Amino acid sequence: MTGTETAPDELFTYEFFQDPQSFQAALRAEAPARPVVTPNGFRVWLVTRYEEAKAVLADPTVQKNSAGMNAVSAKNRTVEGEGRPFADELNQHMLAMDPPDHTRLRRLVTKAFTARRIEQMRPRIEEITAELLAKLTAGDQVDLLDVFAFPLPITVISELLGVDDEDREAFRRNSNTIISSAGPEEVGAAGRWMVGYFMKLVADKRANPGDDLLSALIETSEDSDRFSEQELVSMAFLLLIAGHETTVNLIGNGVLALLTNPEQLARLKADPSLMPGAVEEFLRFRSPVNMSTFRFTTEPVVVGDVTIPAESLVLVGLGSANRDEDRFEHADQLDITRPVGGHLAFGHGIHYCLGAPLARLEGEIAFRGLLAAFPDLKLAVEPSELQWRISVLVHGLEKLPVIL
Ligand code: HEM
Repeated sequence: MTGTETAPDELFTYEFFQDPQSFQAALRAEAPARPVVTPNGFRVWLVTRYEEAKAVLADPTVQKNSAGMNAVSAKNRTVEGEGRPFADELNQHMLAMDPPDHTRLRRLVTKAFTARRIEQMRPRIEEITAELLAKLTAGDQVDLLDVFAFPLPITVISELLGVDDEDREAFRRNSNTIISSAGPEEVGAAGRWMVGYFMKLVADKRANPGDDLLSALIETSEDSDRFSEQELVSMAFLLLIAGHETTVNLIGNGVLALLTNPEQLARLKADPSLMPGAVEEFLRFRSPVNMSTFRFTTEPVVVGDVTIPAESLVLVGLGSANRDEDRFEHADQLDITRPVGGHLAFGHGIHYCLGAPLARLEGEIAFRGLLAAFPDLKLAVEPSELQWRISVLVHGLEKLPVIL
């Protein structure tokens, strides 16, 4: 396990994905940022320490717009060919924009995605949780991701957007492919499937509006400003991917953290009022989004004693920053009572997670429901047998076998 002496194209090995925390600790010890090569062949600067991560996320010269991103990506490609073709129709969303475009879209979506709409979801999230748990039997061995951690957030985000039940499995497959390190053909095909689906969905909602978020987004307007068709398709795509690929890992990683720290589990069971803080600690301890989405520099950026050149791709190590000992004491220990404010699991700056309140609400309801229904929950395998997904962005398990 080495840091800068690892060649840039040797960091993202199978071993890295199985234990990113240890690799990232070595990287932090050596430099606040270093070049790496992603599994699909892009040269990227990876920022690893907390203060520097936060500064880069707030730096307006470090940008995300898709035109700039395409140009800088082309310059930083290490392999021949097209790179990773991605449906342009899905790129008109705010996570691929800078101000003022980002500001405009974020303002519009915030008008529809209100705190009230989320709080109104509480009884429904409790109901979905109870329904999922009612199908399970104490003493059985199950993959908790499959029976609980995945279906809960996907049902919530699908209902929120107005996506039908029968389409959810196809969504899971295609969205998994998009964020995996699969080849360009596979990722391209999954992207095209998404575009087709969302174009039809937006057309359906336009014709028959419901009380779902997508219908609200179609209706939203401000000073005669509205979402364009492509912006709607991209926004729906962004919300669905974000709702799919993140909260599942908050639940999975959080359960694993508790089952491998029995004294913390006992404290939480004894005092459920610790739950909101525990959820924050799970987010910090095993951040579901290990690295931010890609950014690029428009000027040289000074990161501690390192300068990232202009026109470089950048990844911010959110999971790494959240284990930085300079910011969090005993960062490698799970402590559900620590004052955990300031973790970067939801990002920082203008792209701070729009869905954070929803994710927190889902997390709290899920953990509370699960621990109440199955107080003897335990791992069915040794922790060392668990496999982590091969994904640069997301840190989540392939399966979580437990005995209920
Ligand atoms: C535990 C669950 C979640 C985690 C850890 C998470 C994490 C993040 C992170 C780290 C970012 C910033 C990425 C970057 O700057 O590169 C982000 C942005 C975003 N997230 Fe989440 N997220 C979660 C759940 C959700 C949910 C449930 C939704 C939607 C319902 C959502 C919607 C979004 C959106 C729309 C953005 C882009 C915001 C912008 O560009 O202004 N997220 N999320």
